[in-house]
Amino acid sequence: MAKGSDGSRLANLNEWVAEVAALTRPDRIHWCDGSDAENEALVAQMLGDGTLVRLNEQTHPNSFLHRSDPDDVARVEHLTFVCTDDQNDAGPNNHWMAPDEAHAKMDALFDGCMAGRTMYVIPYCMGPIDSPLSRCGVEITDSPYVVANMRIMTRMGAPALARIEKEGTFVKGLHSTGELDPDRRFIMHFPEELAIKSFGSGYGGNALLGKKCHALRIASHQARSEGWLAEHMLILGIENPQGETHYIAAAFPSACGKTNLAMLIPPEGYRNAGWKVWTVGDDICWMRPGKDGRLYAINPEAGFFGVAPGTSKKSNPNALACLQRDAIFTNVGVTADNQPWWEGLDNGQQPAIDWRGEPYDPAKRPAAHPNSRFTVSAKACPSYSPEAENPAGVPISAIVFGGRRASLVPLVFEARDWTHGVLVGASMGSETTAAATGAVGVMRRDPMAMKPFCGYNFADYFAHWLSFDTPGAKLPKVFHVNWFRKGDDGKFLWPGFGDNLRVLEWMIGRVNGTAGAVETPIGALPSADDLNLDGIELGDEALCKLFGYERDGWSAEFQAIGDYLAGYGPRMPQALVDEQRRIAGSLA
Ligand SMILES: Nc1nc2c(ncn2[C@@H]2O[C@H](COP(=O)(O)OP(=O)(O)OP(=O)(O)O)[C@@H](O)[C@H]2O)c(=O)[nH]1
Ligand SMILES: O=C([O-])CC(=O)C(=O)O
Ligand SMILES: [Mn+2]
Repeated sequence: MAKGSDGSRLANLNEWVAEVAALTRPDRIHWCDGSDAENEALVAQMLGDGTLVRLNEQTHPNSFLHRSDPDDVARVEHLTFVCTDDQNDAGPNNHWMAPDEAHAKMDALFDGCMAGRTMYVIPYCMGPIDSPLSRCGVEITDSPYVVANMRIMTRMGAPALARIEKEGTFVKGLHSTGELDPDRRFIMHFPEELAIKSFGSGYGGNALLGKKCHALRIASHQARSEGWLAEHMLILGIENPQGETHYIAAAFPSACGKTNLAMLIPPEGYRNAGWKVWTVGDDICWMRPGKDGRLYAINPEAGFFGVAPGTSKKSNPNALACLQRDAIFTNVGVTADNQPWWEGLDNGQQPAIDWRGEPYDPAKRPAAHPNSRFTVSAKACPSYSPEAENPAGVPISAIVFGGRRASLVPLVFEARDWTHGVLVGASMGSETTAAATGAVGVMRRDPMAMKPFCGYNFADYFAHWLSFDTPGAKLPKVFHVNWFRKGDDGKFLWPGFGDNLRVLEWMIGRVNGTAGAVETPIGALPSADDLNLDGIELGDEALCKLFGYERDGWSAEFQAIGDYLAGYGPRMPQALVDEQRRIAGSLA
């Protein structure tokens, strides 16, 4: 039992824990305090039962590999539900179940599921512990792996419990790995009760409930009624040679480049001139208007749960620097001397054992699962911004939307105004990735990169976004980017990674009114001359496709966007419908 200083404010927490224990019948209950001693004991236990494997202590001190169940390697969108009283409140963008039915279904699964196991109670805070923008939760789980990850990803333990005692409210997250049976797996959200029930998976966004379940699905619902935004966005700071820092928030779908952009290292010419990029967050952003009318953002997380494949000294040196020690790797391969290995690591080593623990055979499967991940504290990142701990958050100068689009969509364009910006976000499309189970490479609409994460009807969500355009507001400029445009040979036309700073510099120039652009019906596009392209070679095809605008293709795209928005029926805000019609009309 958690003892509050006067015992009373924690009564609802103690009652809930007792209720859950009566249902799940664990052998033991452990209240997590977040201490090093607690973590060491858990790690020792997991090394003992094979949940963790110790990696090479010389090269990767205090780092571990976890191999998940082969059927439990990604988020499961088809098993993820939003359970609101009225189905229309969850919207066509979510799977829905009536709350009573969902509770009954889940409680039957949880009945006695922790017999023989320890039940861990994890109090956590999403965001700096002293920030008014932060929110607390408690996750109950029977997975020590979840505890170890939540310890890195959130502010977990005693300080969070103290804040919960002060506030009296928290999000209730109940999780059990169950038997890891994909047929008995559900991730249920009850936004009207600030509650989550997740059963049958131990993986990432399904099981670390502070992350997608709380900080996006429940928080987006809460944010709507409280006047803020909970988004699937990275936050970075760009410091120019004059020492001014602008903060940018960017929404890209899962495995589409948030971690990479958040940790960007400027190309050499920029570095020499004094440019620097600061990492505030790599996955989730909570934003609220400040007294001066600007949007202020915090990163609710304390660590990174990043995609391993493709991470190298060349593509993301900051991420690699984070992974030197104290990291948990999930589903990567290992070398003969027990160092972590994944496709694209490019460090001259070779894998010996694949992610399933079998001898590596490239004809059989890749060494690392395409959605293999690392968990590491944000404090380990050389570019981690001191402002990430600022309880007031950082002021946002630009919001960027982007996806994987092999064709049509140019490198970058700027929205005309806020309403157009909301349409740009609402009409985003991207090719699917390995971050969720299902087919990879299929183009789908993924508004604001929130398709899997918005805890309520997208039509209401777009209306909420539009509502920030008030008379006193000083809103960020809105842009759209596409790092993934391909040429006729199927190769990416834009070098990407560090060179993306060239595009960010143009955005800051637009914010300051110094950079040029060409107006088109889809927005303002830079000409190739408006971007600093010194030191990179782009052929004619690249210049044409990255900086051009294809009227016929966009005309067809806007018809498709119109059809998509119409699918939300009369709840769709008229201002957005009008904006779509205006642009479709000017393209006709
Ligand atoms: N071509 C190209 N690929 C990129 C670029 N940036 C990132 N990627 C690729 O995008 C994939 C993963 O991107 P991440 O940055 O880890 O993804 P994320 O958006 O943080 O994803 P989640 O953690 O799943 O939300 C890897 O395959 C990278 O190689 C880029 O600028 N150009
Ligand atoms: O939630 C996860 O498992 C990882 C993640 O960031 C995403 O899929 O967007
Ligand atoms: Mn994500």
